[in-house]
Formats: sequence, C-alpha cells, structure tokens
Amino acid sequence: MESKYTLGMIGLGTMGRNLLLNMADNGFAVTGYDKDAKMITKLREDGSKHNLEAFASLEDFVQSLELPRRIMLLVPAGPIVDSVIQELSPLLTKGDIIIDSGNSHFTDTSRRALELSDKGLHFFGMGISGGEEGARFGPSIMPGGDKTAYGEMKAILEAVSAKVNGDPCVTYIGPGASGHFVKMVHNGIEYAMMQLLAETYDILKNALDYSNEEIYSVFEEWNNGRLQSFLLEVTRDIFKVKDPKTGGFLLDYIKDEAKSKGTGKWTSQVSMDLQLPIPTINEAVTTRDLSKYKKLRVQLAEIYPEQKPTAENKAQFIIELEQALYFSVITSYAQGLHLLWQASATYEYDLNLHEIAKIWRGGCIIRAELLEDIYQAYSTQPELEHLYADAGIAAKMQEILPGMRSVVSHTVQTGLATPAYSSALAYFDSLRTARMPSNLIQAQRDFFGAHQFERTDEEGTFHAIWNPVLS
Ligand SMILES: NC(=O)C1=CN([C@@H]2O[C@H](COP(=O)(O)OP(=O)(O)OC[C@H]3O[C@@H](n4cnc5c(N)ncnc54)[C@H](OP(=O)(O)O)[C@@H]3O)[C@@H](O)[C@H]2O)C=CC1
Ligand SMILES: O=C(CO)[C@H](O)[C@H](O)COP(=O)(O)O
Repeated sequence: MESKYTLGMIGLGTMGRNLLLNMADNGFAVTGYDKDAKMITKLREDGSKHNLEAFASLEDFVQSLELPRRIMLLVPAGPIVDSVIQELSPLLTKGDIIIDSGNSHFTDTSRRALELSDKGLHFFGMGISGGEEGARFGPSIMPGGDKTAYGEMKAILEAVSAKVNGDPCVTYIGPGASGHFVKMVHNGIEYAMMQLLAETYDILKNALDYSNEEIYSVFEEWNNGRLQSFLLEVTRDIFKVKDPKTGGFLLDYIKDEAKSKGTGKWTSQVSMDLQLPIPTINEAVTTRDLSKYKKLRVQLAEIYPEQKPTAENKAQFIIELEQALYFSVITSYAQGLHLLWQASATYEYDLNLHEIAKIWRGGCIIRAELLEDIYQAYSTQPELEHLYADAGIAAKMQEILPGMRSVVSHTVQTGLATPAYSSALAYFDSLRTARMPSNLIQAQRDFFGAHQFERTDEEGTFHAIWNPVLS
C-alpha cells in the first residue's frame, strides 16, 4: 500500500472527525480510523468532498501513513487510550509519533510518554479546546512534551488552530505532561465561569424577577462590553431556545442536576496537592456535585423555606451585578493562572503564562475579552505571581469592589445560594489581608498536639506549655 497520508486520526467522533476535516480543508492529506463502522462510513462520505480517507482496518490505516507516522488519538480519556496504544504500538516503527489530544489526566500522560519512549516512539499530550465548532473551524491547542515530535506537528497545528490578529492559537506549552496540565486548568476556569453564569441567572430570576427574554437582553448587553466571552455568548443564546415538545423555553424543562467528566475535579485535587488555593473553581466542582442531591434539597427546602430575595433598587442592582460578575470572572482566571504558576515550578514545566493567555484568546471555551488584558499583564511582567498584583487589574478590582460587596451582601442576607460569588469575595479578602488570624491556628495546633510554631520576632520553631496540666 502506498504511504501517502501525513496524519492519521484514531477516534472519529465529535472532536476527531471535525479536526480531521479541518486538516483536510487546510490542504493536508489525512486519514482516519475508528472501531465504529458507522464513523468510517460517515468519514468516507465526507472523503468524496475532501482530501481524506478512512480505514476499517488498523493495519491498513497504519500502513497508509508517511514516516515518521503522525497518529493522533481523539478517543474517550482513561483506559481506552491505553488499549488503543497497546493495539497500535506493535504496528509502529521507531521514531513514529503518537499525539493524545483527548482530556487525559496529566499523570497518565507522563506514564505513557515513559512507556513509549522505551519502545523508541515519541508521545505527546495535547489539550484541544473549542468543542465541535472549534475542532472544525479553529480550536485553541495546547501541546506539551516531546519537542522533536512537536516540530513534526507544528505546521499542521498552526494551520488548523484559531487565529487572533493573525497569530495562531497554538504554542509549544512545555515538557512532560504540561499540555494536558494546562488544558485541565483551562477546564477548571471553564467550570468556574459556568457556575458564575448559572448563579447570575438565579439572581436575575429570583432577586429581579426577570423573565427568560429579559435575561437574554441583559446578557446581550453585557456581552457587548468588557464581559464579552464565548461562554456568556452561548449562555445568552440558551435563553431564546424553545422546546419543540411544549413550546415553552427548553431551559425550563432541563433537570437541575449537573454532570461532569472529571477535569474540574482533577484541577481541584491538584490544587490541594500543591497547596495552591483555587476556591472559586472548587465551589464550581462542589456545586455540580451538590446539585445531584435533589431529593435531599427538596426535603430541606421545606424545613428551611426561602425568603423572597427581591432587590429593592433594580436599576442600581443590575449595575452592581455586572461589576460583581466581572470581579468574579477576573478571580477565576487569577486562580487558574496562579495554579499554573505553582505547577510550573513544582513540575518544572517552565510555563510561559503570557503565551498561554495569548493562545486562550481565540478558539477555546474560555476565550474572552478579558484575556487581552491578562495577556498584556503577563507580557510586560513575565514573572508576575498573581493577576491581582498587576496595576491595571488592581485598578479595575478597586472600581468594581463596592458592587461585588453589595451583591454578595444581598444574596447572603436573603439566603440566595451564590457559592462561587461568595467564595470569590472571600478569596480576595483573604489574599489582601496582610496579617491573617492563622497565628491562632498555629497556637491551637501547638496546644493540643505539640506541633510547634514560628515566632514573629525570632528565627526557629517553638513549643509552649499552653496547658498547665501538662507542665
Ligand atoms: N466533545 C468536546 O467538546 C471535547 C472533547 N474533548 C476530549 O476529546 C476526546 C474525544 O471526545 P469526543 O470526540 O467528544 O468523543 P466521542 O465519543 O464523540 O468520540 C470518540 C470516538 O472514539 C471511538 N473509539 C472508542 N474506542 C475506540 C478504540 N478503541 N479504537 C478506535 N476508536 C475508538 C468512539 O467510538 P464509540 O462511540 O463506538 O465508542 C467514538 O467514535 C475525549 O477525551 C474528550 O474529553 C476535548 C475537548 C472538547
Ligand atoms: O474539554 C472540554 C471543553 O474545553 C469539554 O467540553 C469538557 O471536558 C466538558 O467537561 P464536563 O463534561 O466535565 O463539563
């Protein structure tokens, strides 16, 4: 068989099929393989219009590829990736490249890279964001790992990625599993923004008594300003979709129990391991989990009935709500980027935060107007530890802080649950506290467990006799 294809895709579902079509549109000769015969047929039908082929046999698929072979996986993350690699690797030649573009856990990626390098195969983990439309017309791409392999992929990735001001939304992220790590944190920020928008919907509906049409208009207006983002745009559009079955709004017929696939949870787990707090992202993960306790929530709603959280001055409240959302969105990015800052040092990823902000400006789910400011902040201060410390961001935070306090005060006073908003404010207030009450925690630990403490006026560790019974 003639080896004429530049890249082969395994997994022709939502992401794989669309990314392959994107590559074909960009002039690359590409081919696909899937264990599902329907997907092969579907791609073959597309193949008549594009420069691509699909194989039903893994052997034929592998033989059709030029050397070194570039094989991308877009199959469900987890054990399926291992089983595909196991089936595939005996068919490969030293120097071939496997690119895992799914949402794999970064520790799996580190392990797979080691296992495959023992066999002389290059492996790199690559995050892709943008969903179906992004994959088809231009995603944001986060490749990490083997730099030689990246060199072999660079031209294809730059061609298919989204572009902002002509710049491709792809960059070499760093060594090891850094690509998958950065994609995981991207998703953590995604969870926080989605939760904030859900809470905003709840506030507009319950504190302001807004209809779905009115909520659409508010989101439309905000999306024309500094809050412009892909997530606000799709959220806005949800408020005009009607249910063909009932004629009502589809949103009103969707169960209030949120699901997840794991990337948000992993972000929270890693942040705990690294002791780098990201409470707003954690709240977003936790609140999805809490939503599943529907029966308990219904029972407790009867025991603790809610008071009507109506806001008095609606015109003023809506201004403050826009400020509070902006404050919380800045905080979500700040937490994610702070986690990347810490991970870069701990895992020696050598991350370039300004490059990451740059490639998140287009194609991905968390693309937003704000990323332009974030990109500028990290461009001028590559060593910036925390976004809050940037002068431009600090000026914005100072201006919108009163609105943030006013909204959270209202929801707390009236019992409207806003876990992400509340945690964003508590995080901000803790981080801007020069002297925290943590001295008391240290005293408590030393009192009951002789865990020792450090003093403000002398180097060293100390233990005190707090309890005369033990003296
Ligand atoms: N959907 C999205 O918006 C995004 C998804 N991702 C990630 O991309 C990856 C793929 O997601 P997505 O495209 O949505 O998933 P899909 O389920 O739509 O597609 C996966 C495809 O892989 C096939 N497949 C499963 N096992 C094998 C195998 N052993 N050999 C060959 N093909 C196989 C599946 O077939 P079958 O259905 O018969 O099992 C299916 O056609 C996941 O890791 C996901 O988390 C990343 C960014 C965005
Ligand atoms: O990677 C993505 C976008 O960037 C996926 O759409 C995301 O994984 C969805 O996650 P979940 O199902 O946990 O909400």
